[in-house]
Amino acid sequence: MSRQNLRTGTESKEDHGAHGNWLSKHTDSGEAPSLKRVEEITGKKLTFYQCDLLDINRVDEIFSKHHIDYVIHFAAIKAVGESMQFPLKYYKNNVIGTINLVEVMKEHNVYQMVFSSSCCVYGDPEHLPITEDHPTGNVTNVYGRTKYLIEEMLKDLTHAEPRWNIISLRYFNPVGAHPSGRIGEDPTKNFSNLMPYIAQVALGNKPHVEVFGGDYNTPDGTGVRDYIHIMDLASGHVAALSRLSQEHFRYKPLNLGLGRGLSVLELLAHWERVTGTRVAHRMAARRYGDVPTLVCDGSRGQRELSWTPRYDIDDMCE
Ligand SMILES: O=c1ccn([C@@H]2O[C@H](COP(=O)(O)OP(=O)(O)O[C@H]3O[C@H](CO)[C@H](O)[C@H](O)[C@H]3O)[C@@H](O)[C@H]2O)c(=O)[nH]1
Repeated sequence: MSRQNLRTGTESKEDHGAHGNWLSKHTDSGEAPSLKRVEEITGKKLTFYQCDLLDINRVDEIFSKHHIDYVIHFAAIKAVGESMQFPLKYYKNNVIGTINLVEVMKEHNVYQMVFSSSCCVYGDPEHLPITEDHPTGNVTNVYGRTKYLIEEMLKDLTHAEPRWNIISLRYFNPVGAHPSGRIGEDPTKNFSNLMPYIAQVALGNKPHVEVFGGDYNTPDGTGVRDYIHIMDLASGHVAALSRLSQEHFRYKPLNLGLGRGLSVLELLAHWERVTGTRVAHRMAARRYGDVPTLVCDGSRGQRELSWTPRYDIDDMCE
């Protein structure tokens, strides 16, 4: 396809997770070792621009210099715990960054976007599994609230200006790495998500995993999530771009998840079995802002995107 996609990103020192920042922050300078590595591994020549979305002039410069038809907007900081401590940082980066981006897109007549949303927009769900029609907005943490606010803003935008065509992908819990093992979460950075933390304990870099809450109303008392392999998440984006090129939706939210719930203790047990490493854990207090269970009904996303996830929990741990 003769189109270029803009993958946007603002770099967070705090949080480098599965759908976050695995490409280098040095991209602007042309020194992008991890970008080179992605090209080497995938055999694809990538066009990748990364900039701080709060710097609207820089965003505009990128759109002025290049022909862009579609945007995949990944740029966000995403640590639930941190967002409760530093709400302004989250509102500024995630919400204002997105406003800047869509303003520049408009200026340059680019109206097609895949947006990285989150299952956090559903809050503590009223029913399970969660369908796309489940009410949103009753969000329990600041990170999720930024995603909810952006979704509402994009919806309003598509009402006001019907030429916008946006798919909002509501990620459940993306984990794992490229099958080569050479592209994944950056272990030198701070992070707060469960899977990279488990990996650090397995490597001996951290003493134990703290299990946040053992008293939830779940089968074993620990938090239940719907984990999805990062490669499936990636192919979901390719499928979404392809759908945008075929149909005008204005605004469409879709779940990206497998529809299978796994508790923290179950994930630990899978990890130990698959990798053969023991991972010490301790029960700890609930994390502020967490909900007990998030599991999706992923059938609409799979149907509408003609997309089938291929990886299971063993692949994710491996
Ligand atoms: O050290 C830890 C870290 C996490 N958890 C528990 O593990 C589960 C998963 O927590 P994560 O931090 O890995 O991910 P979240 O559930 O907070 O995921 C949210 O943040 C993600 C961003 O990483 C995605 O946006 C996702 O859609 C959204 O639900 C939760 O029950 C959490 O309480 C622990 O017990 N100990």
